[in-house]
This record gives sequence, structure tokens and C-alpha cells, in this order.
Amino acid sequence: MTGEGIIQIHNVTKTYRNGSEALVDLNLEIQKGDFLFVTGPSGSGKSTLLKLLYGEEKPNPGQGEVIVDGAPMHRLKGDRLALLRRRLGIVFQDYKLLPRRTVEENIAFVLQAQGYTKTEITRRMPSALKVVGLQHKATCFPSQLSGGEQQRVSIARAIVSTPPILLADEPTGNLDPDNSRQILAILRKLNEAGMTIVVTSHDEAFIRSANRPMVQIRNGQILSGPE
Ligand SMILES: Nc1ncnc2c1ncn2[C@@H]1O[C@H](COP(=O)(O)OP(=O)(O)OP(=O)(O)O)[C@@H](O)[C@H]1O
Repeated sequence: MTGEGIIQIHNVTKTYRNGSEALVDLNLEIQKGDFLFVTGPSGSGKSTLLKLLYGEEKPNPGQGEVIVDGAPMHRLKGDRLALLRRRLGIVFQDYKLLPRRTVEENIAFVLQAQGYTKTEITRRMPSALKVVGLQHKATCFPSQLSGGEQQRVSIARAIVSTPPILLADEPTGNLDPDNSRQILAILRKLNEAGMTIVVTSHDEAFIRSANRPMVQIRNGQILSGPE
């Protein structure tokens, strides 16, 4: 450990209230510009790991530190947490799009919430749509899109504010191999442009085909990697 990673997880143990030990004394450091896969079977702790990175969950009191882009996520709450989250793009397996908003409204919504001006939102929209190849779907509603397209909208929404870090929790979990490859190609492009990317997936064959560093988690501990 050099202690200089853009993401640092130090000796983190996370036990849920019902007694589930999701992570046990886990250490992981991710450098700026890395593209890392986190894999492991269902229940191994992948989602919990990402939740700690975006502050949705905290380690047990006194049991570990989570530093993201210099901020102590294990301690941040309220407005300070909300501010730091703006520096993270987050993508979920189930897309989490607003059904009554169009593609561009879904993407604009995040920027509006962050206080961007209309002019700035209009300026950013075309490149966000272009990265995911959906310029022609800007005025469609989510129900008019395929699963793969919906996931691409959720990626556009995550990166429209150009965050330095993108976290994706099972982004291809609901997609067929073709769509999964498209998502992977987009993530690669974002990584080549300098974004640090962390992706969870239980699909080891898919990860191996991606040929990227990966860590394996079992029972809340790192079994191997990054390798
Ligand atoms: N909110 C919660 N309350 C109680 N236990 C939880 C909670 N979330 C997760 N767990 C438990 O913590 C452990 C790790 O869960 P986690 O969701 O992090 O695993 P995962 O590897 O992401 O699994 P999957 O691939 O199925 O999403 C599991 O035993 C799970 O049952």
C-alpha cells in the first residue's frame, strides 16, 4: 500500500444490523486511472464494497477507513457527503431511470439538481449522448428503449458531470452478451479518457474476456488480486 490511491479501503469490517458480516478486515487501493473489476459469488460483499465507496453504508464504528478522492467517506454525512458524491458517477444493474422523463430529461435532471445552468446543461448534453451512442434517442422515454439502451442512458447520466470516478454495480447483470460488450466498450472509452472505473460483476467469464485487472471477493474478504 502506498497510501496514495484515489480510492483507499483500510481494514474495513462491515456487519449489517442483522449480523451479516458483509466485509471482514478488507484492504484495497485503487490508483487514479485504473479500471478494476470486483468479482465474487452472490452475497460475497461486492455491492457492500461499492456502497462504502459512495457512502451509502459505513464501516462498523472504528473498524476501517474509506478514502475516496481524498475524502473520508466513512465519516461524511449530510451535505458534505452529497457534495462528495458529485465527484462520483454511479451506475446500477437496474438503471434507475425516471420513467416519465425522456432520455435527455433523465440526464439533465442530475445536472439541474447540482445547480448547473440551462446553458451548461445544453452544452453538455450532446457529448454525453454521443459517448453512449444515443443521440437519436434523446426524446424517447425509457419504456421505448431496450435494456441495453437504458443502461447506456444511465451511464450518460452518471458521466454528464464528468466525475473523476465511475462506480458500476453489476452494470451488465440484466443484459445479454452483445449488450454487455457494448457497455464494456463504453467503459473502456471513458477509462481511456482518464476516468477511474470500478465495476462489480459475478460473471467471471465476462470479466476475463474484458482482460482487465480484477479482485476476487469471497465471504467479505479479498481472495486474490488485483491481477
Ligand atoms: N441491507 C442489508 N441488511 C442486511 N444484510 C445485508 C444487507 N445488504 C447485504 N447484506 C448481506 O451482506 C452480505 C454481502 O451482500 P452484498 O450485497 O454486498 O453481496 P454481493 O456480492 O453484492 O451479492 P450479489 O452479487 O447477490 O449482489 C450478504 O450476506 C448479504 O445477505
